Amino acid sequence: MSERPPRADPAVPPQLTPAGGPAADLAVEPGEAPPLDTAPTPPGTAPNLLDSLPPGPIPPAAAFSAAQAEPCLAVRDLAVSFRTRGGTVKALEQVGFTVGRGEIVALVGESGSGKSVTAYALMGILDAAGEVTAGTAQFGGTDLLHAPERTLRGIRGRDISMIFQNPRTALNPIRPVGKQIADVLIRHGGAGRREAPAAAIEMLRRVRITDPERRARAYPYEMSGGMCQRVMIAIALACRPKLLIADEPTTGIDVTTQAVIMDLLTGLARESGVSALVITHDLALASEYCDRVVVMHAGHVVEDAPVRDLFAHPRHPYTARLLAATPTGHASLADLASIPGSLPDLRRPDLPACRYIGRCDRALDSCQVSLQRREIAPSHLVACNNPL
Ligand SMILES: Nc1ncnc2c1ncn2[C@@H]1O[C@H](COP(=O)(O)OP(=O)(O)OP(=O)(O)O)[C@@H](O)[C@H]1O
Repeated sequence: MSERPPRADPAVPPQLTPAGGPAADLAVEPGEAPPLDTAPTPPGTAPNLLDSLPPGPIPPAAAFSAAQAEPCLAVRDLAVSFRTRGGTVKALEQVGFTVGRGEIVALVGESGSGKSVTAYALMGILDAAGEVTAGTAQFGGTDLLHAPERTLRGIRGRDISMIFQNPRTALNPIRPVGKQIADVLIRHGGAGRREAPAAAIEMLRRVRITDPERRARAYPYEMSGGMCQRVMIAIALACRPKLLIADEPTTGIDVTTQAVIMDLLTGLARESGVSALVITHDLALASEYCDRVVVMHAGHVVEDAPVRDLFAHPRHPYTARLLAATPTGHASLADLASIPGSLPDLRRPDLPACRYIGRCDRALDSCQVSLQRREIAPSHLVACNNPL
């Protein structure tokens, strides 16, 4: 569903139609070294997933507890339903997690697990058919799920920025990229019309676009997907938001550029103390760039733990299978053929308490009627009646 363009909102960077047009790619010019793009790992040399974790001891749980004591975002018991002709889709149920200040959290799960719906609910840009039926999302004293649209409009783009997959469709195809960054600086950053163009060029420089003065005058169709995503990062970080939500930021971008985009995104976020929620299919990416991972399955959060704990000691059977199905640093959740069964039909009125029950070889009778959510180790949460 992430392909579905989010609802247009003047306060969110413009969501317009695909640029189309000639793919005259000026991003890398003849004779110009591809900026920052790293070489792909040769086949067969991909490291084990645990090897891709940063070296050093498992971060002390206390550090995460401290981050969560006064989090940037605290989501509790979020439930979202969609009305469809075939019935009500219970897309999310009892979803909860926090993003600590300065923390980078990955939201991972298979297609349809509810990652994008979670992000759209937080941003208040759900489809008209979607409805938040329960929950709270505390962000700096505001409950995002119950705030009036006017308040949300002030928060979006200024305090919370979002980066979507397919940057070409997220940028305005008929406006030079420098002006698009300047627009955001003027609208949300308090910049004056005179200084905004220079500030926009500076942002292009920060996302390491070469010759930023000239690139500022380029249209999205004149840039590669990777360049457009850098522009989106520049737009998203232009006003120094408190929280950045990135929905599959590297989808559709060639493998060599993906690492560059993630380096930039997380590097700039850390540099500026911006908290980030990174939605991804890619466990390797989560392990490499994030502090904590929240695993979703069929609209439930099944596990939530610091990266090293999760990868070293997965406690939910689904997480364990995901890790087993992702043996190398460069495989992703797209390679999930080995996980038996499929996601349950979320329209069923008699959904079991645990939505993983049909795929689980550790299921108990009790999983039909109740689901235990608990902190199984410090800062390590699991929703399972029979954890590993
Ligand atoms: N407009 C809609 N109408 C009905 N159901 C919807 C709608 N949007 C999302 N859903 C349902 O909500 C559930 C969660 O979808 P969501 O797109 O959040 O998953 P996802 O984890 O982001 O998947 P992907 O990785 O493919 O983007 C799915 O079962 C999906 O079918």
